[in-house]
Amino acid sequence: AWRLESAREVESLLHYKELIPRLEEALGKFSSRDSAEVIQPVRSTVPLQKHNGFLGLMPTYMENDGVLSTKLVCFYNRGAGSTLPSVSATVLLLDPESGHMKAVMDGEAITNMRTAGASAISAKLLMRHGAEVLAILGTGQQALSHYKAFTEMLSFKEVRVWNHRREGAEKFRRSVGGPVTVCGSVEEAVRGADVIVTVTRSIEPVLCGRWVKPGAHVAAVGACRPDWRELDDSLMKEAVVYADSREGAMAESGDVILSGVEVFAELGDVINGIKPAYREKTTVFKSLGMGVEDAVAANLVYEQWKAKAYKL
Ligand SMILES: NC(=O)C1=CN([C@@H]2O[C@H](COP(=O)(O)OP(=O)(O)OC[C@H]3O[C@@H](n4cnc5c(N)ncnc54)[C@H](O)[C@@H]3O)[C@@H](O)[C@H]2O)C=CC1
Ligand SMILES: O=C(O)C1=NCCCC1
Repeated sequence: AWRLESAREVESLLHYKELIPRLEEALGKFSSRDSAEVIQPVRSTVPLQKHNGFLGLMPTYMENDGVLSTKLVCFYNRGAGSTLPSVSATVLLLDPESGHMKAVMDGEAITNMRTAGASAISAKLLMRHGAEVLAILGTGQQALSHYKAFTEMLSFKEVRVWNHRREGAEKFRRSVGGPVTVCGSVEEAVRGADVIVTVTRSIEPVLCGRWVKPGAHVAAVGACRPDWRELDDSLMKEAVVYADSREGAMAESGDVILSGVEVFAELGDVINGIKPAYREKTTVFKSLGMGVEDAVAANLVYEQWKAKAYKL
């Protein structure tokens, strides 16, 4: 089996321009519920209580595309002093016919980039035309990948960031290099913003509906357990709610479950033309992360790596 164990190496083989069209296609295939396209159960999770985390198992089979994979991802809600990352992941690509391992790869860059790619697709489909202001809440790994994906694939006049520790936001501003406004409060960051990305490890609402401009689009990426929140009830009730997976959102999203709102559509339903994109309304894309996103990203890495190795 090929071994790509360095996150940097994997990252160097993934580019949003190639990844995002593949993700868009995969989201559409997932929502078609055609088992020859995608079989992807809701992930199973094993709590790691002692370490304040969980292990998620994310198998996926794409029969028509001949892609079989599984991601093993550990997520930890670590204390402020920890130097360990919040997400540690490995993706295995298998040959569907023999079951043999084709590749083992680091899943960090895949997780960061495919998640940001899915959020960028949600913004492309659901933000109002002429959107100018992007606000990012949280300044960790996902914030960095979202900044890159959103500024590369979409165009904003202003990017604002907020972090619950200001030094985290200052570090983020220095590391991205481009123009970023560091805000002292969530309200300051999101007032008047057209697109808001929530990528925190908070387990309580950080974003309140009363601060959100009507018609804004929110890509809600954190709060991946049924009792965790990032968004308050007023925002969830005001918004038209989209998700990557309806079943995933109903099993894992505290924002969906505890607010009692309905998921209006999957992103794939919009891509397939089955459900409308309400650009003029306030919209929330509730992202939980899907195995099929990892499968297409890992397959792309594998193709690129083979092409490089054999100088194709
Ligand atoms: N939907 C999806 O597909 C995925 C979702 N995630 C979720 O995205 C979120 C961010 O993940 P990473 O960037 O990898 O983590 P990270 O640890 O690199 O960044 C987390 C950010 O949240 C901030 N934060 C921590 N505690 C907070 C609190 N109580 N209130 C507000 N902010 C707080 C940190 O300062 C940091 O800026 C996590 O909730 C994670 O579960 C991660 C991977 C995939
Ligand atoms: O989809 C993923 O990968 C993750 N989702 C929620 C948090 C851990 C990683």
